[in-house]
Amino acid sequence: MLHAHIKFEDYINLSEFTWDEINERVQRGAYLVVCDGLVVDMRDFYSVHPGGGQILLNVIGTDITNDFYKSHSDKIIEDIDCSKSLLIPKDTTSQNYSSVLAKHMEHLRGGQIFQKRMSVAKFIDYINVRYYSREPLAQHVHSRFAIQKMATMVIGKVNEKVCERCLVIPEDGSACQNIERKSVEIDTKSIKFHRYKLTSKKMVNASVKYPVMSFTFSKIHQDGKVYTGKFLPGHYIEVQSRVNNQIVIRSYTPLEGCLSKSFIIYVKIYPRGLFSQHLNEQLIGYEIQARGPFDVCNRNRSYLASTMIEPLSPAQKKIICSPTKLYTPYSRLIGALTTAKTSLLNTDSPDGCWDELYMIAGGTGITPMLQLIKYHLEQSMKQKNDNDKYVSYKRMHLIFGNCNIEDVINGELLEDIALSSRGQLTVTYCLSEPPPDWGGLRGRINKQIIKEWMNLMQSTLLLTPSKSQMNVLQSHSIRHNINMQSQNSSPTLEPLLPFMQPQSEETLKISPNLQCMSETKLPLSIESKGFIIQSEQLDDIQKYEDCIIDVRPNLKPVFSSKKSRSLAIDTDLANSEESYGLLQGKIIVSGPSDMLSTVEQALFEMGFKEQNLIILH
Ligand SMILES: Cc1cc2nc3c(=O)[nH]c(=O)nc-3n(C[C@H](O)[C@H](O)[C@H](O)COP(=O)(O)OP(=O)(O)OC[C@H]3O[C@@H](n4cnc5c(N)ncnc54)[C@H](O)[C@@H]3O)c2cc1C
Ligand code: HEM
Repeated sequence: MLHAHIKFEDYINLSEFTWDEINERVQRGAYLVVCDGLVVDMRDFYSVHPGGGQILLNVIGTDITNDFYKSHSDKIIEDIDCSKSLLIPKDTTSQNYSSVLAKHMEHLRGGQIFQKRMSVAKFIDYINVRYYSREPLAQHVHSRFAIQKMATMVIGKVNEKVCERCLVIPEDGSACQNIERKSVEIDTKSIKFHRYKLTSKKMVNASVKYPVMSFTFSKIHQDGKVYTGKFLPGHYIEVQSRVNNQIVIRSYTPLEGCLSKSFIIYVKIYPRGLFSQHLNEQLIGYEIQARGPFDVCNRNRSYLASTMIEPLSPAQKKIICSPTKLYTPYSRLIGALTTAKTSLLNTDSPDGCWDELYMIAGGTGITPMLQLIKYHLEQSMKQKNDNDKYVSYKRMHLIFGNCNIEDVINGELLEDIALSSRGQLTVTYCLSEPPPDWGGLRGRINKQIIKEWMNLMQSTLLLTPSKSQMNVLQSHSIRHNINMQSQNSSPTLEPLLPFMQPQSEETLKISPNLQCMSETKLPLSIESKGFIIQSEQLDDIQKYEDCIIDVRPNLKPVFSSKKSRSLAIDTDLANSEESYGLLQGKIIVSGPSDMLSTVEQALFEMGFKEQNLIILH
């Protein structure tokens, strides 16, 4: 429509803007919007806009076509199904906690403290949540005069598809002079910021000094029924807002929902944090902009673009980022092109799950772990529904470090999830300033604590096998049931005993044709690079080096004997031709930078290799 008011000659001569350029200019203080594919500079107009100045400040950097022509429903729908969302506490919170948190529940409940301390602003916020959060937007079908006014402010046209120049290694993998330049078309959907309104917020820990708030944002102009931008473990989004008259962007880990409807983020409110303080002060209905999702590991890798040139197999062409170009949002998208899965998922498994996942988290570093926990449990449920059988070989162990008990984010919910996970998830809490009657781990997470925790887990560490072994991983046929069940435990899972109280009995259940070693009482051994090593003889380094459990019939399966452990293999699957597989594990670490460096060093000293770990710096 707007195009009709611009002369054809003007239109072809207009300079082209990529969304990246628009974003960059906006961050440097420009007042650009896009309407009907044209870039409009509102700097001199926003203060005289008949509909108000603030309304235009809110939309800077976005596509205003829907706002300008009022071409969408004006209701904002908070579209998160609480009954299906794993990370939203249900009313039926179980009180039968058996872990160390059980007697500290009153210290975990942030909501109550929040209510007691309700100020006037908070009270208004509460009223807003209840009654006004779905108010229609201030929208207006603009007149012909307004369209003409807009036409006078056009400074260019937008290029929706961007051609990013990349290096492509030739098929023969030959030397660098043969490297050709090629353009790759990238859909800019994730690059564009979209408008969202704050539709609810609540506290998810009980700390007065460092509260952590859960914010739900709902998209303005939700289109159709299609859910796009579904979040996977390792996804993060960028949230943009005007703070002190300046555009500020921060990254957050989305936990529920999707970018095309509503999403939830947890934000730790730092006493001097520019963005977190600003968000915390806003009332329901406050508008922000967000874009993504991006992969957390590509974020780091893109800085190393120049080291990514490596020879390729003739069958493959590999796209790599231009070494001269450093970090841009496009390089994150290029990373995402190769696979639909993210870097935190197991790309060698059809469902993306790890068989054994060790998660070391501190503070808000819990957020990517919550993504992983949710994903793995949902996949198990899906497989259960598909097969009408509970498939549960995936184990997750979380150690969650905090200063005080009040800092623990979502403690009650984590307890609920662990309890209902049928043994798939164990959570160990570690406090550096614990209450006097604290029964969990104490101190800041370090080598000693990690060792103690891993010992508590009582399971053999399953670390990523070498690439040559990966080809057999497609047939995950074993059900791996390492836990603290008693001798009578059956292969169908039952709720576990509290994992902090390990049993001392050993159980080994294995299908008949795989019983080659099960009757001989062997001490725990770990098969490492083709050798069987007795666990007692292992020093730290050997113990964790490239360990795999291999249960192929022609190889010796490996078991535990010292403490309770059961390795249960599904008989049906085990009898089939394809009845072998390697269990894959990963250690993922996320938290404050001082914790990351301590843990990284500790894990290397313990003998873990780089390929065993993902450290989320
Ligand atoms: C990929 C990614 C995902 C993230 N996900 C989340 C998330 O889900 N939830 C979340 O709360 N944050 C998350 N963050 C961090 C977030 O982007 C901001 O850095 C954080 O909210 C602080 O921003 P701010 O403007 O409030 O503080 P700033 O104004 O940037 O910092 C002001 C002061 O706050 C303190 N501070 C800020 N950040 C930290 C920190 N990390 N550790 C210790 N002190 C700090 C320091 O004292 C600092 O001097 C993520 C970051 C990345 C890169
Ligand atoms: C640069 C782009 C824009 C221009 C040139 C513009 C111009 C105008 C003009 C001239 C009017 C007076 C009524 C009319 O002639 O239609 C108006 C009213 C209004 N505009 Fe805009 N507008 C712009 C963008 C927006 C956007 C993005 C929004 C919403 C997000 C918006 C919301 C409104 C509202 C709500 C009114 C009605 C005010 C009232 O009736 O009291 N405008 N605008």
